[in-house]
Amino acid sequence: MPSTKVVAPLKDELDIVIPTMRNLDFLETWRPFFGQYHLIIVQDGDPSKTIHVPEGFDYDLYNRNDINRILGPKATCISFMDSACRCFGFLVSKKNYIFTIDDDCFVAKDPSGQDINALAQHIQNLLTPATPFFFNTLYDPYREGADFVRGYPLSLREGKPTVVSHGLWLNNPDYDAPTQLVKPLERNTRYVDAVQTIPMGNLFPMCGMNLAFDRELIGAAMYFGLMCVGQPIGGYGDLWAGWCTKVIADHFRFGVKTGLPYIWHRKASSPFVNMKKEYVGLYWQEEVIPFFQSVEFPRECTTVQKCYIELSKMVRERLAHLDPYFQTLADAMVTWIEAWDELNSVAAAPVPVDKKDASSSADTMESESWYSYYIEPCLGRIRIDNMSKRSSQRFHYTKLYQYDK
Ligand SMILES: O=c1ccn([C@@H]2O[C@H](COP(=O)(O)OP(=O)(O)O[C@H]3O[C@@H](CO)[C@H](O)[C@H]3O)[C@@H](O)[C@H]2O)c(=O)[nH]1
Ligand SMILES: [Mn+2]
Repeated sequence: MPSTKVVAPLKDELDIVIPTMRNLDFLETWRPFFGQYHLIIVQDGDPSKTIHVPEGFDYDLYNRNDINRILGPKATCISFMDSACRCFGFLVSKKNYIFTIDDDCFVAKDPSGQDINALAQHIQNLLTPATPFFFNTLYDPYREGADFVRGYPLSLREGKPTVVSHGLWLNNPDYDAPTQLVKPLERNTRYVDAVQTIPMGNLFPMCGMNLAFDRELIGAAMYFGLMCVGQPIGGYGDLWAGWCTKVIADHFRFGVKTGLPYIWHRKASSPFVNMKKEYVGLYWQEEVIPFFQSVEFPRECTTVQKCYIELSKMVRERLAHLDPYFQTLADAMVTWIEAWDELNSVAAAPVPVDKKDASSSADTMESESWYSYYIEPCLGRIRIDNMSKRSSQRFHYTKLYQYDK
């Protein structure tokens, strides 16, 4: 484990959200990387149980009593007895970025034997643009030592804001229950050294165990649905959130990336229990995926919240024939947005001082380094002078070419 304290980019702009029913001793392995960040622990199950958190971490812990107290009647939209409860942490955070990780995920090593700082890689993924419109065959063009390949349109090299960074897993891959049952000994040993943008118009199976996102740009869509207790389905919260998030990200021309970083997943759950939770999803999704593939939002949907409400109407109209559950889910989607807006309205959120600092630094940045933000993007090279300037940087790209998408 690295002995020296690691630099902590965005440490005042990012929360780490952990859903748990277990003691959090796994944090010891992450201490060098997580030690300077604020944790939001969402305790599922019996609220009277005490969750042990190792000394020295800065955290807030919310159990079911807290969820009920804070949300009141809206608490019905937060799942019970499923990792989907983690989205409560997204709701109460006041930060621009979220990293969420499961408590059976540990620090992995890269092929050179180095410990992987998964959080730093996610931050890098989020702070550099994505390329949803045109696939770069040399993978992430903004990575040191890579670039856009010949034939890649200059006018597209500025890229788009990245809103989701989806990390992967060594050891236990995120297989569904049937696959786990027929391949109980299979382990993922393949480390693929790549980050890719998931092309616009493509869905993907988002796994919540090693995931980061831009809460400011897409957080309102990161609802993990209604799972488990009282519901006919479980273990699909992250997949549902990923489908909703991707169609909304496409609508706003935001990018979603997958690949690095890897974590080491030491799966703690039982495939038999998961089978009972997941099985109905295995056949529902044969209709749910075509539904999402057909989703289009009207131009009036100018915010994530408006898109999400529109999506809830489509769910109610076009999926309820599958099962009445989708009516309940559509209602819960509306409740989620109501809760999101209530907890995240400007009145609710104190204006963070650093936002003012960021804008002032944006002014100086604009005068000092217009070249690196107006010319270099078109040359396919983005310099991130200071990661914490990203939020102001995002609004300072200027297109040298007008490219109608
Ligand atoms: O009722 C529950 C069960 C678990 N948790 C916490 O949620 C995460 C994930 O739990 P676990 O690692 O046991 O689940 P897996 O089968 O390995 O993975 C599933 O979880 C999702 C990925 O995050 C996805 O549905 C599956 O891949 C842990 O932190 C548990 O402590 C919970 O809060 N409540
Ligand atoms: Mn797990």
